Amino acid sequence: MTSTASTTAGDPRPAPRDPSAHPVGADGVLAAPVALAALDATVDVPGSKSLTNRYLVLAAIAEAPGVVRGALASSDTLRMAEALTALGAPVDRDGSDWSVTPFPAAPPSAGTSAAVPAAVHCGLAGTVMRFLPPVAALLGRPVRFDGEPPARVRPMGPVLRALEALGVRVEDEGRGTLPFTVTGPPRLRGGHVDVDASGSSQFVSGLLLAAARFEDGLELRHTGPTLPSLPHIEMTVAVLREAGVDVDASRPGIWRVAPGPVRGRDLRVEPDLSNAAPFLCAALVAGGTVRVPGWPERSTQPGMLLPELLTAMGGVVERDGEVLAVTGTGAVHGIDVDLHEAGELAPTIAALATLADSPTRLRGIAHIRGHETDRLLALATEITRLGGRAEQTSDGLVITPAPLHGARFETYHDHRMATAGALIGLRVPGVDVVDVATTGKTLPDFVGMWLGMLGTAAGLGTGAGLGTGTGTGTTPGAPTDG
Ligand SMILES: O=C(O)C1=C[C@@H](OP(=O)(O)O)[C@@H](O)[C@H](O)C1
Ligand SMILES: C=C(OP(=O)(O)O)C(=O)O
Repeated sequence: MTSTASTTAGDPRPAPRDPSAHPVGADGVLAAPVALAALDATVDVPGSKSLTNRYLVLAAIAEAPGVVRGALASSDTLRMAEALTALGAPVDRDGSDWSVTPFPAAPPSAGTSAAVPAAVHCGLAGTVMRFLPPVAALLGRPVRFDGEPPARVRPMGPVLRALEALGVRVEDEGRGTLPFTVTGPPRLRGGHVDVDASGSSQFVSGLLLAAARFEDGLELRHTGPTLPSLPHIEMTVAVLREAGVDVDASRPGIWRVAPGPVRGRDLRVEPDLSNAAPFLCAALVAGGTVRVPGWPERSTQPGMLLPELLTAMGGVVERDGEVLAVTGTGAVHGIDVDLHEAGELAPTIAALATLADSPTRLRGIAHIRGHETDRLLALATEITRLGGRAEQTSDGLVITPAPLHGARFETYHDHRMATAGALIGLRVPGVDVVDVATTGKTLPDFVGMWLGMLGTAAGLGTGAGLGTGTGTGTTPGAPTDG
């Protein structure tokens, strides 16, 4: 597939492509299919990354073996399962039911063979690098953490300094990033700790998740000027309570976790609503209807904001029992919104905004510069490369309508950049999404699901159908296991 070559020097547009070819070339580039007709699709979205990784942690520190049902199999969750297994809480995967044997009640004493250093590879997963150091601190042995090169610039300092304040030995040479080694004391007392979580809610979630196993529990106070992703902290509180842990969250910015047993017996994961976002947005871009079954009535996932956001941007959102349906006409409106509660949705909403008939302002998301990549910079750069107008602000983006053209869309190891590129490509012929496999971080079958959603409505902007979709408009949605 000649998906990346420019036609003339200085022309950012890719050369014409063979419309009968599979849209992912040997170079890993997705020639984003254009929607040639209105959609009529039902998309089964696999389990939530955030819930899968929280439940795995809770099951690992529980008093008895447990099962996480409906687990997402993606690189972020497989990293978590591998790490827990390496640390002494084996995770046994049987389809989407993952059985967890918890850590032994007593930590291995220094000098035994079990006291040799263990290693955790975090990949690029924020949940692994932020949730596991407090768990490792319970084990009384050195645990070395590292990750992929882009993970080494993601902020970790507040978690590491909080652990030090709790008596844990941390060797990070003061960098506040991966790699580092954490060695817990023989008895981790816990107590009170101050944390500036303006860089990531995961600093709070990680400490709270392990805190019931600290001898005195934990009182954590957030000290920073802003607090992103509060729904994700509420998710942490909710899963702890589901596991029988006593959590007081009655004072803003302060959480108290009582010491006590953790019950992780039978935990069920909801579909990942943030991963549903590009599919639901596709209905606005292409017109037609996209349905997502299993939409929870209540949830702490930030994707619960999607109905409101997509209505404001021109969609019609309806619920029929557990099915959420979004219908679009092809008209997309701009929006002015503070996304600090749902920064995870920003790349998708930004992509949708590039196709809108009025400007969009996304605010309150300075912290997403510390996500998989600097997402404000990445989005502004790639939208501009497509001919769009996107400006970074101190805490977000301003996107102004402009005619777009095809070009190479860089993804920077960021799954949500890849899905953002595919979304724009539904309307803009010739968008080449680089390294589409990066979607494997949370959605390994993204391309199959995307083609399934499009069915015979897909083409490369040439008027010819791709012929690679299922033609039924219904995606299998099953994650690849392994
Ligand atoms: O706790 C979690 O599962 C998450 C919290 C959020 O992190 P930030 O607070 O760093 O945005 C979110 O963006 C991330 O995708 C998942
Ligand atoms: C920010 C994200 O991931 P992580 O859990 O690695 O922070 C994300 O999935 O959008």
